[in-house]
Amino acid sequence: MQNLFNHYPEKALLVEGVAGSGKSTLIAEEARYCVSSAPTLLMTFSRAGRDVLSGYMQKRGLVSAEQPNLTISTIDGLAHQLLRRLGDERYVLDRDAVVRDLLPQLVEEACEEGFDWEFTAPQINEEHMNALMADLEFFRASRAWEAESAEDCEFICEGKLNFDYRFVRRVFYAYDSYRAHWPGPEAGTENLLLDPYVAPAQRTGVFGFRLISEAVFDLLERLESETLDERFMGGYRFVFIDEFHDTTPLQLAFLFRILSPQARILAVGDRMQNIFAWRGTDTDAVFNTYVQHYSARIIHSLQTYRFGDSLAELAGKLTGRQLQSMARHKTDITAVKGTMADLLPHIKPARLSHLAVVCRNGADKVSAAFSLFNSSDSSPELAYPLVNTFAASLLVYLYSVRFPRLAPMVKKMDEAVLQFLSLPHCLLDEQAKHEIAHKATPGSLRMYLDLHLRGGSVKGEAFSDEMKNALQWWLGQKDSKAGLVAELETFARLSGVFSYGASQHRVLEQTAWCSWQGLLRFLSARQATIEQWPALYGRLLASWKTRGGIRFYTVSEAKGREFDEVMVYNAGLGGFKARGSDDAIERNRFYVAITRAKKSLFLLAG
Ligand SMILES: Nc1ncnc2c1ncn2[C@@H]1O[C@H](COP(=O)(O)OP(=O)(O)OP(=O)(O)O)[C@@H](O)[C@H]1O
Repeated sequence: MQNLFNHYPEKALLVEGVAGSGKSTLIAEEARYCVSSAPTLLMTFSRAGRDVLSGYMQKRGLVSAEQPNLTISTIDGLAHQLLRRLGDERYVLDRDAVVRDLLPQLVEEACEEGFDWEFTAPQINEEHMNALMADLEFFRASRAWEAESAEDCEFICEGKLNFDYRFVRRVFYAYDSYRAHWPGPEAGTENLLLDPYVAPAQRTGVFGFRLISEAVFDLLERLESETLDERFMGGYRFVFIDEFHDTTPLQLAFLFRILSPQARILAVGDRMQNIFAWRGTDTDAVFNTYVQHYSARIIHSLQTYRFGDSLAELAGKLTGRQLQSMARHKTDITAVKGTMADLLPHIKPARLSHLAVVCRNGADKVSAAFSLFNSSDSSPELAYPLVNTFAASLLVYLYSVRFPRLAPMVKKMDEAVLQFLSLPHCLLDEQAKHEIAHKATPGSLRMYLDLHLRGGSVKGEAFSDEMKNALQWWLGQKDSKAGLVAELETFARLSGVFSYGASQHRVLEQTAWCSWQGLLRFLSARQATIEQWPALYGRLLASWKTRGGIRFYTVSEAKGREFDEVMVYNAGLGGFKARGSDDAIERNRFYVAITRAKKSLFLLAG
């Protein structure tokens, strides 16, 4: 399947191919020819996908920074660049920062303004803000805001939102008006708010903000009243879209609007790899609209080059298709029901450093990393910083305040302290938290803590009553040979740190909880005492090896990649053990996970 543009007369092509059928390779090969003759644009949905494509091009000696004809970008990143070229200088803020610092106030105001008589605004607290932000994202990406009637809007949103669509619609408009008129960050808080991935623009007298994912929407809005000068678009003659199944209806509208009528377009994707339906992707609608809009030719491929017959059969069964392996190698599948220690003997020691562990979400990723670390005394090296997990940070903080003179200085102490202060039990404002964390030493942490425990500071109470109780109890423990696990469990109980347990809907909390479980297992296996913590911290640190260590990915991070040896964690032959409510997405997630393997696939169901 090479030189497709020469082979087919149609302006636009759609290649629908199964996992490993060579879609990204095809783009890289085609683009190689095109780059030599005209401006060529390679686009993906995610930053991870963009990195994968850059890697494929690099292997062919083509680095975008060195090739004037080659641009590799995410769709959102491209919209952002275009806005900048048009002179738009809005701040680009970090999603978490918006959810944490701006959304709560906005929602409160939106709720106060009253609703239709038949609808009352829900009681919504800060805990729900992430879910509400996801709803706003869905509302935008699915183009529900454009629906002509309430019924149409309800139809688009049905079963997709956490909150009532009328509430989401109200907040959506309030949020966008706030975005447009935001006065800019207060002095000193810029770094807390700005998106670290996007270089800050020059800002003089600028106001307004967006998330990078809102750039497509903002650009389309701007283009309603303006025509885009072709020059701004870079005159791309050849356009390639990878991960087309992840494109949202809004992004597709953007592509239709900005791509030159002369451009040849090749989009590649696999319907069964759509794992972002909750974010507004609608693969069937996007594929069909694209084909109709451009009268595009569809090319199907069921042949996979990545893995052998056994995995082709498993992936085929899962997705109801007849995958055909074209690989010269075979792929072994090993499914183990048990612990990590039961699985490890199946992996040749020399291959361990080639292993990639694929997990359903971030919480499972922490569990998997601790599980490997705890699997034997001579634990393998991990490309995962267990020392930076929530639980390790908590213990770094607790040890420092109890033994300020003995505590070793820890790398990235400020981040560890911030993790502790980010607990809902800490009542300080963001600026105060950063003041404490900035250049923190064990001595300074103890000083602040004594101050806070003595009755707060001028800024008011720093901790909830439970947390104060727990910290006072913790500081009162004098026996440095007491069992550390028992002490930590008492601290957790008194403070209520994990009173939310492992709630299904709170992945971040689950991540913290999983790190806590993993750390307690590590300490418990060694019957650790508090005085041993510095040495044990050293062991956690020593396990971290960025290059050559076992790698860990969530399914979304692993998309588009391939590895010789893959372990899918917390899964059996039938799929992931933990599941959400949407069967199709769960199937797609599992399909993406297993099809990352080239030679060996290990499934571990704990
Ligand atoms: N025509 C081909 N002949 C032999 N090997 C190929 C061919 N095309 C691709 N491959 C190899 O198959 C593997 C999978 O290719 P690629 O990553 O491009 O697939 P993909 O369809 O993009 O996969 P996915 O959708 O799962 O991300 C790579 O190792 C690639 O080098």
